[in-house]
Amino acid sequence: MEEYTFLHKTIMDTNGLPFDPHYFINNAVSNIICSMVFGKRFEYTDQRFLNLLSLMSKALKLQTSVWIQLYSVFPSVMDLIPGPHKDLFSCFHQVCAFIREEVDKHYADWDPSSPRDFIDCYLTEIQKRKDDLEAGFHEEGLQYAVLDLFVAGTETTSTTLLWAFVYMMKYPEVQEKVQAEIGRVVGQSRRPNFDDRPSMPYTDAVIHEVQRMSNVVPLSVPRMTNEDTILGGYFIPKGTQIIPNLTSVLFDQTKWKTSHSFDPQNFLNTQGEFEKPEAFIPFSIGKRSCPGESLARMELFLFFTSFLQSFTLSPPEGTQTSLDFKFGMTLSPKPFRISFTPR
Ligand code: HEM
Repeated sequence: MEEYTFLHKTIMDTNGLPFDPHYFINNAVSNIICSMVFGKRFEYTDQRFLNLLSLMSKALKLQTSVWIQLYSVFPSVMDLIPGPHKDLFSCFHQVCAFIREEVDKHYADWDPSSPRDFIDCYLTEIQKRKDDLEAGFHEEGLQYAVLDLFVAGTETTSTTLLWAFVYMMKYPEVQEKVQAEIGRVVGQSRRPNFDDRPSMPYTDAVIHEVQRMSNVVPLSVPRMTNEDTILGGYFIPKGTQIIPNLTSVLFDQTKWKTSHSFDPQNFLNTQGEFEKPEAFIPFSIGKRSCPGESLARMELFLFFTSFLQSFTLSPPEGTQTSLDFKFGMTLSPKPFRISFTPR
C-alpha cells in the first residue's frame, strides 16, 4: 500500500486530464518486486530505471517475433545478419548489467547477520553451500533468479492492471458496481486491505474476469519433457518442447457462461457469491505453475480497489475504448490514454 500512496499522488498531479498510464503502472508494480529483491523502490522519474523497464517490454515483444523464430532455427546464419534479433541480446545484456551492478552494491555492504532482501539471502546461501556443488547456489544462479523474478513479476501484473483500466472504461456500468461495493464494504475513511476481499464478491469476480479475458500469458512458458511421457493417450518423447495453450481453456465454450464476452457473472453463482471455475488457469497449473500467483493476486486486488475507491476511470472525451492488443510473450493493450477523475 506504500507504493499506492506514491502512485496516488502522481495520478492526482494529472488533474483528471488524459495520459498514458503504461510507465507509471509498470514502474509501481515493478517496485513491489524491487523492494523484495533489491531492498528498494525506484522513483517514477528515475531515467535509468525507466529505460530498463522499456528494455524489458521490448524484449518480451521481440521474443515472439519472426526474427527470433528464425534465429532459433538457424542461429549461425542469423548471427551474420543484422536485424531486430540482435536487439534482443542487447536488451538482455543491459538488463543483466543493471542486476550485476545491484548485486555488487549488495556485496559492498553485506551483513549476513541481518539480511535486507532476496539478494542478501541468496548471498548467504552461496556462502553456506560453497562446498556443495550440487546445491546450485552461485553468482550466475543469483543473476538469473533475480532476472526471472524481475521480468516475470513486472510485466504480467502491470499488463493485467492496464487491461483492468481498459475494461472499466469500456464497461462503465461494471465500474459503478465495483465502486458501490467498495463504498459499502470499505467506505472512504480507510484504504482497502486484502481481508476485505471475501466481503467483495462482485469486485473479486470483475478482477478474475479481467484476467480471463485479457489472457495475459496466452501460451504460458515453454517447457520440455525430461522423460518419455503419455498424456491423454498421446506419446510424448523425452526432450519434446511443450507449449501449453492457456487460451483454449480460458475461452472454452463448454466451461464458461459467456466464453467470448466480458461478463463478471462467469465468476458468480445465482446467489451472487464468488465462485471460481476450474478452467480459470491464467497462472497455469501443476508443479511448475506461477510461483508469484499469491503476490500477483494481492497486488491486483489492492491496486484495483484503491484506484476505484479514489477515482473514476474514463476514456478521453469523444474517443472509443479499444480492446486491440499487441502480441508478444504477453498480450498487452495497445497504448491508450485515460482520465482519472477524483471522486
Ligand atoms: C497476473 C500476473 C501473473 C500471471 C498471469 C503469471 C503467469 C505465469 C505463468 C502462466 C507462468 C508459467 C507457469 C508454468 O509454466 O506452468 C508463470 C511463471 C512464472 N511466474 Fe508468473 N504470473 C504472474 C505474476 C507473477 C509475479 C508477480 C511473479 C513474481 C514473484 C511471477 C513469477 C514467475 C516466475 C519466477 C515464473 C517461472 C517459474 C518457473 O520457471 O518454474 N509471476 N507465471
